Order: sequence, then structure tokens, then C-alpha cells
Amino acid sequence: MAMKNINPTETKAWGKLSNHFNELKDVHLKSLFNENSNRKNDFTLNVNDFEFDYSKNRINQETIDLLVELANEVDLKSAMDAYFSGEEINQTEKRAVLHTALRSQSNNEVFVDGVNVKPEIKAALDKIEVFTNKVVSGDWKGYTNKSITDVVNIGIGGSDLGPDMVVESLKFYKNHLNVHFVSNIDGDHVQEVIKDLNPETTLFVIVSKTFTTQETLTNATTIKKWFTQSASESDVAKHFVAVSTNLEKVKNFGIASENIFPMWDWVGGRFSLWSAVGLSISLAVGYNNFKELLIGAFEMDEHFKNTPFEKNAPVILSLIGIWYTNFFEAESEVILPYSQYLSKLAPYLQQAIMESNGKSVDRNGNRVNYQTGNIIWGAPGSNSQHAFMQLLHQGTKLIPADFIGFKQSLYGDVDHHEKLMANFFGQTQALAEGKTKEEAHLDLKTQGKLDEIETLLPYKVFEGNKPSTAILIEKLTPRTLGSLIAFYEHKIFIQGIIWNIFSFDQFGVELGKELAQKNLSK
Ligand SMILES: O=P(O)(O)OC[C@H]1O[C@H](O)[C@H](O)[C@@H](O)[C@@H]1O
Repeated sequence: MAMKNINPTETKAWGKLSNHFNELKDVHLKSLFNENSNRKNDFTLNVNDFEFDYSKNRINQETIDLLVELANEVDLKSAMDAYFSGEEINQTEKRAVLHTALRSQSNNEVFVDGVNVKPEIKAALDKIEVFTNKVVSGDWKGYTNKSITDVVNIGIGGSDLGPDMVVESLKFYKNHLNVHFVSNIDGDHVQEVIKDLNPETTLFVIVSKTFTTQETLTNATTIKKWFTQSASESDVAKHFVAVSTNLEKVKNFGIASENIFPMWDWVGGRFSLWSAVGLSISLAVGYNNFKELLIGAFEMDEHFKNTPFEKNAPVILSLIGIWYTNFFEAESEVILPYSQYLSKLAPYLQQAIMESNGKSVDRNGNRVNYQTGNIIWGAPGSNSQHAFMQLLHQGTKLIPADFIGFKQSLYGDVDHHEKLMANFFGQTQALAEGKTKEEAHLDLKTQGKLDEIETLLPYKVFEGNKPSTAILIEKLTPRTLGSLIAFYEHKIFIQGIIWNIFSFDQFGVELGKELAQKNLSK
């Protein structure tokens, strides 16, 4: 049980995929649909409350078979076993990668260095629950004996993006606490957040896995200074808590030891929202909803772990991603949630995906001779239709799109929701089918633009054949959100395995930090 470090381009499957690509690259999605009247069903996977419709991708059954062959040839299964069981798959940092253990609902033990980590996880969750209940109920009092009204999460990267995205996504489920996020070293960001806050009723959650991050420590120091202008040093314990692996540094900062929530080396920052890093989530929506988020992620973990590759949503969609990156040479992927609640999903996934798979040295220490991690971007629809979608429809680049939509809206406004989803489906259809010269010709004729037909016609044609995947979910709940995030986490892992890179370190962010430090000491 271990990862095999195989150059994917040297596999038999890769060679077959290259030949297959030459046969399929010019085939239009419209002909693929015409050839098979059952295509939508054949290429849709139902997983709990999710429907993954990948029929509008430039694939046929042979593509899927060959991609699965590739996954088998690089022994994805053994790598998955190593991932879930706590092996040190983050070899460059000598660490296990166990965000899945944080949300495990099973009684299975998981060992890191011979120690079962499940009891520590349970103890941390209990601490989160007790603390959340105290703050939400108003029993936790500030230094003038008032209850907490505002929470400020101070963190950056994985200690900010995940919690911020989830709190925004679950706004509908929020309680009375106002939750704010401070991340940027830009002092104006801090001032804008604290300017309207009352120190008597504000709780600060400092989140830093390492507790050495310049931004977070600077922001926390500025805020503590602001706080002690009206309160005394001994009041800090009522208003500051911290989440970290670095207990020593947290204590030196002046945080009471009972106010420290644990983090572990075996959880990567960008995969940590399931741990106490998600404390602001629990505070914002209550512990029960936080628990639901974990259960949803666990359900996706179970699907991923136990389903044959052919029917496995994270596996199939990761492989299709490889197909576009390495054969069609697509350079980016766009994330298009048709829900305003998910406006922070794309920035969150940018860190999760790009910090993980933006690597060019393989697991054998050699420079790769093929493409790896893609550029991730996106914004909610329908807004994006009035902004950048032009480039997807008629530009020169091939950009596979993930459309994420919900069958039900949360407030139940049928009229709005029908219009929203009509746009969702309309876009995927327009991208896939396009509009032929003949169709465009007829349109112009019907519009009475007879004398302009010659000049306008070329601009009115849509080539189509633009790939998309529709992820249709019953309803946005903490549970389905948990599953959605876990789905993308597994995609990252699978693609990293196939590309033969280490997905769980991030040395590439260090050089800029060092140089900033040098600039400061000049
Ligand atoms: O949680 P921290 O230790 O403060 O780290 C915060 C962030 O900064 C680092 O530079 C990494 O790029 C991120 O992966 C990490 O999430």
C-alpha cells in the first residue's frame, strides 16, 4: 500500500488516449448526442442529493474506459488507501494528510505515528461545541459582562478562505452573530473591519496553523492593541481565542491556554475548515449545522472510497479534467455556481486547487514533461453571463466549465428560481450546441436584417462544442455544501496522483515571503 510514482505519459493508457484523442478531437458534441439518444443518462452519476451530468463533455465511452485504465495503471486505488489510512503521503513534509479523519463518522481508528487520532479529533469537536453554545446562547460574557454580538476571524490563506466561503455560503442558516474576516496585511482592511465594532461585545478568533504568518500576527497585534485601549490586558482572555498547532507561540502572544483550539500537522491549511479552523463557521451557523457540514463531507468520502471508478464522481470528473489539460491542452477551468451564496467558492477553490497542484517537479524529483494544475477562476451565474461568458462562447480558448446549481431555492421564490435555472441549462446548451451558419442566417432573416446578413453572419455564428459539467444538487444545505467541498478536495488528490506530483506541500509560496522580509530589513 503506497503511492506508485509513475510518469503518466509513460503508461500504456496514455498512448491509447493520445490515439483516441486524434480520433475524437474534431467530433462535435452535437454528433455525440445524435449518435446516442441515451447519452445524458449514460453520462450522469447520482450520488445522494447530487446529480453529476458530464454528458456535455467531449468524451465517449471509450474515453472513460481509457481514463479509468490510466487510473488503474498508476494504481490510484493504493494511493487512496494510503490517503485515507494516514500514511505519510505528504512526503516532502513527512506528514499524513488526514482531513478526511476530521469528518469521519465511523468508529474506525486512524493512526498517525502509532497513535489513534480519533479521540483527539472528538475532544476538539466537543470543545468547539461547548464554546459555540456558550457564545451563541449569550452565556459567554465580555469584559463588561455583555454577551458577544460580533466575531472576527483573523487568518489568511487556508485559515481564512475556507471559513469565509462557508460562512457566506450558509448565510441562510446563520444566527444573530455577525461574523467578519480580516486577512490582508493591508492595514486599511483591519481598520475597515474594526471601525464599527464594540470591543465589549466582540470575540476575536486568531487562526494560524503555524502561528508565524506575518499577516495574521500583524493583524492580531494591531487588533489586540486596539482592544486594550479600552480594556485591560486581563480582559484579553474573554475576547481572544486561537486555533493553532503552535501552542508555545500562542501562549507567548497572551492567549489563555483554555482558549486554544488544536490543529494538527496532518491537516493541510487549505483542507482545514473541518477542524477548529472552522470555529467561526460553527459560531455563525451553530454547532449542529457545522456537524452537518462534516457529515456531508463524510458522505462524499464514503462514495469516493467505496464506489468503482466507473461510477465514482470524483474519479470520473478528475479524469475528464486530465483529458482536457493534457490532451486538449486546456489551461483553465471555470467554476460557475448558479447561487449567489456560493460567490466565494471560486476564490476558495483557487487556493485549494492551485496551491496543491501548481507543481512542476514529479514525485521522483524530476521536472515534469507534461502539464499539471490548471488555472481556476469563476463567479456566480447569472451575473457572469453579463460579464465574461462571451469569451467562453466565442473566444479562442477551450475552457471546461463546472456549472453548479440547486433544484430548490432557499426562500422558495419559484419565479426567480425558474428563471435562474433556465439560464443555467440555457448556458450549458448554448456552449455545447452553438449556432450554425444556417441557423444564424435564418435568425437575421426573421429579424428583417436582410441587407446586413452578409456582414453580420460570421459574428452571429457560435461554434459550440464547448464542454461543461452540470452539478445539480437538491438544495443548498450544510450537508450538501460539505459534500461539494469534499468532492473538489478529492479531485485535487486524484489529479495529483495521476500527474505524479506532491499535492500537499506549498514551497512555492516561500520565496516571495523571504524577499518581503529582506525588503523590510533594508
Ligand atoms: O495558517 P497559517 O499557518 O497562518 O498559514 C496560512 C497560509 O499561509 C501560507 O503561506 C500558505 O500559503 C497557506 O497554505 C496557508 O494556509
